[in-house]
Amino acid sequence: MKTPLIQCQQLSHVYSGKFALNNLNFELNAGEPIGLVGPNGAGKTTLLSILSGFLRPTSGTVRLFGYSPGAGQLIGKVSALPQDAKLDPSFTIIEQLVFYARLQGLTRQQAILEASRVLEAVTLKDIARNKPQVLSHGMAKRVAIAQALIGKPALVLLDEPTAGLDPVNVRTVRSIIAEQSSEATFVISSHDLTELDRLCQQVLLLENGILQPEHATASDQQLTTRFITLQMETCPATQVMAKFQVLAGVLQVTNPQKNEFIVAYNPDVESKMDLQLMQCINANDWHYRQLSHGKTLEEKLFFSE
Ligand SMILES: Nc1ncnc2c1ncn2[C@@H]1O[C@H](COP(=O)(O)OP(=O)(O)OP(=O)(O)O)[C@@H](O)[C@H]1O
Repeated sequence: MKTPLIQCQQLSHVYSGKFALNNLNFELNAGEPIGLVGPNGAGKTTLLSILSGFLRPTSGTVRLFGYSPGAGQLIGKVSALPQDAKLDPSFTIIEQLVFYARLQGLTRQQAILEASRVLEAVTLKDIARNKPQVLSHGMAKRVAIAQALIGKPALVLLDEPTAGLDPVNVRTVRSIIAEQSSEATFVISSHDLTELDRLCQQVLLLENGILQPEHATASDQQLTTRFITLQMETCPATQVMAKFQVLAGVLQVTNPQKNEFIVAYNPDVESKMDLQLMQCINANDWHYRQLSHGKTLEEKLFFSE
């Protein structure tokens, strides 16, 4: 049987008598990036710190590739970008990356090649010989991601990799993760559900240290029902719902927020559903902004039954 990438059993962590993680049980396999979401204080950083081996759990077991976090067997296999990764101001970027590569046992020559490779991966080769002071916040984050990619780890843990970045840097970091995810499995904590929606097939939702049931993976209902989410320009919601509701194969129409509609329909009409909706929108002279298949991650996590 294949060893799971991450396995947590009855995992709890307590700070000063208060549960930060409360009896977590889950298994994750290697593959597409995995999202970790939850409100402030939900326990995301605590969980990532335990997986990284920075923090020992109060109770329960954790295994990465079958080993305890921090075990020698995991050196070079697992890497982490902490929320507040800091670079040393006295050394150039390349010197610091070479240093980290050397810590993984590479020769000086191999370490220089590896440091250049990871800087190239985050499109920052040009600043290799600069000290961290010249880096913008977004560039510093990319260097930290480069550091996490040293040695081609199979599992990369990223705590809020895009927090505080401007939209251009958010896009850049997202595309770095998407590009690198054929080489490694990423676990990404974030408050940005749109970002996780784009990157992740699987999402873990933590609330008050408790892992919530998996709304984000296919449920029985999703096997018998398909969904389309439509973002419309300003439109008469009651009329839109009434007209969508009578289209062939439509099971239910909801209007969770202004100008957003979720159409639940029978999979048998899948090939015709987009066209029917477009024709209906056109015939009524309404306008849409975006049509996407499925529900948004926000809907799946917080509003599914
Ligand atoms: N070193 C610590 N000492 C005491 N309590 C802590 C410590 N670190 C975290 N906590 C508490 O544990 C709980 C979980 O915190 P954690 O930082 O893991 O949450 P988070 O989901 O990462 O939050 P955020 O989204 O705000 O980063 C919170 O109630 C927090 O106050």
